[in-house]
Amino acid sequence: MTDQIIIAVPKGRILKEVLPLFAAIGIEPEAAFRDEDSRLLRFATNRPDIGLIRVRAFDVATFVAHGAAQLGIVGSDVLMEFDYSELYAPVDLHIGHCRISVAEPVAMAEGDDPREWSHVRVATKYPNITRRHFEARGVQAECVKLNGAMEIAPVLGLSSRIVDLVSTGSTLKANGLAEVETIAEISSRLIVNRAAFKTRATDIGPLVEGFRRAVEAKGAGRDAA
Ligand SMILES: Nc1ncnc2c1ncn2[C@@H]1O[C@H](COP(=O)(O)OP(=O)(O)OP(=O)(O)O)[C@@H](O)[C@H]1O
Ligand SMILES: O=P(O)(O)OC[C@H]1O[C@H](OP(=O)(O)OP(=O)(O)O)[C@H](O)[C@@H]1O
Repeated sequence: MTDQIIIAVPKGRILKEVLPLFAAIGIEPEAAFRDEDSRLLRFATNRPDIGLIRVRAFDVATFVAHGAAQLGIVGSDVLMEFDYSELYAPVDLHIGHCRISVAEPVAMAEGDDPREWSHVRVATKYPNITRRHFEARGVQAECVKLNGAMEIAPVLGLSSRIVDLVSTGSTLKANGLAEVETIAEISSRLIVNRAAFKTRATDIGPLVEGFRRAVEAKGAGRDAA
């Protein structure tokens, strides 16, 4: 069906948190969607008018920005990194909570004052966020782009510092690193292609409202507990 509404969802850790939201708005994905080993990329749901695709986190934003998917679920880290003007992010889903931070080896962090830095070399998946963060206070950031496992860069001399996502802090700790600055708090957002939101308002509007209500109901349940 060509006029299906496609929702792009990142594979990996966010997926598990997304399923209860889908259930709350009456979207039931086919069984393979929950199976991390499935090689399928596009999935049917109980609603013939809605299909899902499971892609890499950064690619969710690309599919939706280009209109290949009409809606998506993505971390605010991805939105901050790319700043796509074609994307509208109407709902904070309050899932995927973490922060994006600057970290360095524990020994270096002792007595280090980030306000005194004038130049930094940083390994990161987020060069735009990193440059913007440091430029705002006149620090020149030289970025080495990695796609994962940033935490190994300092000990091997690739860079003295990293900018990465932190949640429990256990990955930093396991690799002898300490957080020295928080750049931003992160959570996942519902994103919509702006053009599709206008041209297919009657299909997309109720879905956006559904997600909004599901998040509010979840928040109310948490408050009551
Ligand atoms: N430790 C974490 N705690 C909570 N949320 C996180 C954490 N790490 C990442 N996230 C959120 O999940 C999204 C996807 O995470 P991540 O990039 O680590 O997944 P991935 O499966 O390794 O992605 P890819 O394979 O596409 O690089 C991030 O954009 C972020 O919003
Ligand atoms: O503070 P923590 O709770 O340890 O979480 C932080 C880790 O989580 C993310 O990686 P992820 O586990 O998604 O794997 P990745 O390296 O493949 O992105 C992030 O890139 C950190 O490495």
